[in-house]
Parts: sequence; C-alpha cells; structure tokens
Amino acid sequence: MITFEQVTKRYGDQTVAVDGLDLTIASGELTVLVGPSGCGKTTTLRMINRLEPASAGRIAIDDRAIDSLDAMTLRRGIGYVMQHSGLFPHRSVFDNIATVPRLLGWKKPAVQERVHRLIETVGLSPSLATRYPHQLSGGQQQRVGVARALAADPPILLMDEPFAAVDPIVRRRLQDELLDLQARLQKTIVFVTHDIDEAIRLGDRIAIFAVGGRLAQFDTPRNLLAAPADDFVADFLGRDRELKRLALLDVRQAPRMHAPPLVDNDRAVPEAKESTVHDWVVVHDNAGRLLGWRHRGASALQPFTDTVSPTTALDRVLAAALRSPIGVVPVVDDDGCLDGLIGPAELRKALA
Ligand SMILES: Nc1ncnc2c1ncn2[C@@H]1O[C@H](COP(=O)(O)OP(=O)(O)OP(=O)(O)O)[C@@H](O)[C@H]1O
Repeated sequence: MITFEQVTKRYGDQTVAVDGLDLTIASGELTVLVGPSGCGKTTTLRMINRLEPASAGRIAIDDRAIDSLDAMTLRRGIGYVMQHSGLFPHRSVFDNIATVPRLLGWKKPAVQERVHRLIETVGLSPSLATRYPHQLSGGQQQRVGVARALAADPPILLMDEPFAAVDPIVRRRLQDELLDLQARLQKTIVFVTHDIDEAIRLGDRIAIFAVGGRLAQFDTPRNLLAAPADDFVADFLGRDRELKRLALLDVRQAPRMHAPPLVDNDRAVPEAKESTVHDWVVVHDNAGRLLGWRHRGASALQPFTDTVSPTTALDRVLAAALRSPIGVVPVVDDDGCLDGLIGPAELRKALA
C-alpha cells in the first residue's frame, strides 16, 4: 500500500505541482492518475521513487516512510516505465532487460533465464533479444521497457504514459496485454495518462487531478461515471459519460422488458391475445428457444440479426437495439433459450 498524507510539491520557481495530496493506493491494484496537462501526475509518480523529493507531507510504502529508506533500496522494489521506453540505445534488448538483475549481482544463468522468461511474458519474439532499441517498433520498445521494469520482480510498478507514443491499434493491444499481465502478476501499479478512456479501461481505481495539483476525485471507474463529484470531473469524463458507463455494465445488470409480447410458435394464439401495445411479437418454440419476430397478426417470421448473451456489455446492447427493426434485442442464454428482451428503456433503468 502506498499512502500520501498532505503531500505538497513546490518546484524551485514556486510552481505548486501537487497541493496537499491525500491518497491511498491499494496493493495489487492498478491505480490510474489522470488529468489535464500540467496537473501534477508525473510529479506525483516521481515522488514515489524519490526521483522528486516532496516539499511537505509524508509518503509511505506499507507504512514505512520512503525517506527512511536509502534511495537504492527503495528503487529496487519499484519498476519504472517511461513514455519513450527510456531504453539504453547502445545495449541490446537482452542487455537492457538484464540491467537490474546484473546490478543486483545475479549469476549468469539466473539472468539468462529471467530475461528469456520476461521476453515471453511481455509477448515479444525471442529472436528480438539481440536487436538494439532503434531496430524495434514503438510497441516493441514499450514491451522491452515493461520487461526491464519487471526484471527484478518488484512489487510496485510505476508507468508514466507508457503507451502515449504508439498508434491506437498497438496501444489497445498493449493495454490488453497489461491487463492480462496484471491478472497474473498482481503488482501494485501506478499508471499516469491524460487519456480518460485509457484510465477507464485499465484502472481498478482512478485519481482525477485538476490543474494546480489538486485531487478532484478518487474512485472506481463505475462510481466516477455514476457520480462525478463536480463539474470539472463530469467535464473530464466527457459528454458520452453514459455510454462509457454502459460499456462497464453487462446484460446481467439490466432488467428485462416488462410483459414482453412473446408467442409460443407451437401453440395457436388467438390474434386478440397478442399484445396490442406493440405491433410486433417475438416468437419462440415450446422449449423456449428463440425463433424470430413477426408483425402482429402476420405469419412471416423474420430472424434477428443480433442477439446478446448475459455477458454482453451494455454499450453493445445499445448498438444492437438501434439496429433492431423492433428497437429491442433478445437475450439468449448459454442453453440457447430466450431470457427476455432489452431496449433503450431497460438500458436507462440499468443506469438509474
Ligand atoms: N522540474 C520542474 N521545475 C519547475 N516546474 C516543474 C518541473 N517539473 C514540472 N513542473 C511544473 O509542475 C506542474 C506539474 O507538472 P507535471 O509534469 O507533474 O504534470 P503532468 O500532469 O504530468 O503533466 P503532463 O500530462 O503534461 O505530462 C506543471 O506546471 C509543470 O510545469
């Protein structure tokens, strides 16, 4: 656990980069620091490994003040990944990753084994080990940067805009890989970005900073999106805040349409018994399996182009509802049975 208590950072020219910060970063979680340019994210990160000394307040790791440790001991337990990978240009990929284990005096076979395992862990091809940084793509360089930071298996990983310099597709892949890695390694990760979408995708918790180094809100992505503390946070989360919230929820968290017009295809239903509220009915067989839909009173059955499952994210359900000719989407469970209908009204209730 990393704790900040009333931490302030004033640079020499009296710029207040961080202002009275109280923050507790839980172990094993991925905490994202996000906010507009110049709001003190990088400074906050660099105070953790004492690359920047705090001007006032206390920073502790597992309740030990970081000032009480010598800088080398402190940094040994903290991996650091920077925006432009920060690789040593004249060292091979292998030697870059081996830097810290060698500093720690590991034996040659142990270093070899560790480096090869890390190359695999971060999804690089073993054949890249002998290349130099300038012979790698931006995404590959970032992977080497992550491998190097993980080399001595530190419990804490600091990442400063690590994916900012790569294109959106590579960025998305690196984000997925980081989530995958984190699920396996359970490090305490502090991740700086100015991209709110990246923060929402990656963060167990997100700290939103405002200009002047003030912490505006600290919470889980879901809670932030559901209840932004003020206009600044709401603005920063974006005008499509509801869509972002839908993306974090799935079909299990939405109600089903009340009294849907369903018809069992195997039982003759008199026209009058069919719904009069809707001009369509959804048809299933007597085992509850979805067959399609038809206009009320008509006989021609139409297939649904989209169905969703209990684990489909609600933003995808909204897209499917917008595409559906009847404005609602059938939920089909793992056994292929119809489990109700969802439309915009149900999505609104899921957000309420
Ligand atoms: N070495 C320094 N000397 C003086 N002022 C600095 C120094 N480093 C940063 N600052 C100032 O401190 C404030 C916070 O900077 P910091 O880099 O922490 O912000 P940031 O949120 O990480 O910004 P960005 O997203 O643009 O990287 C800014 O006003 C910046 O100009």
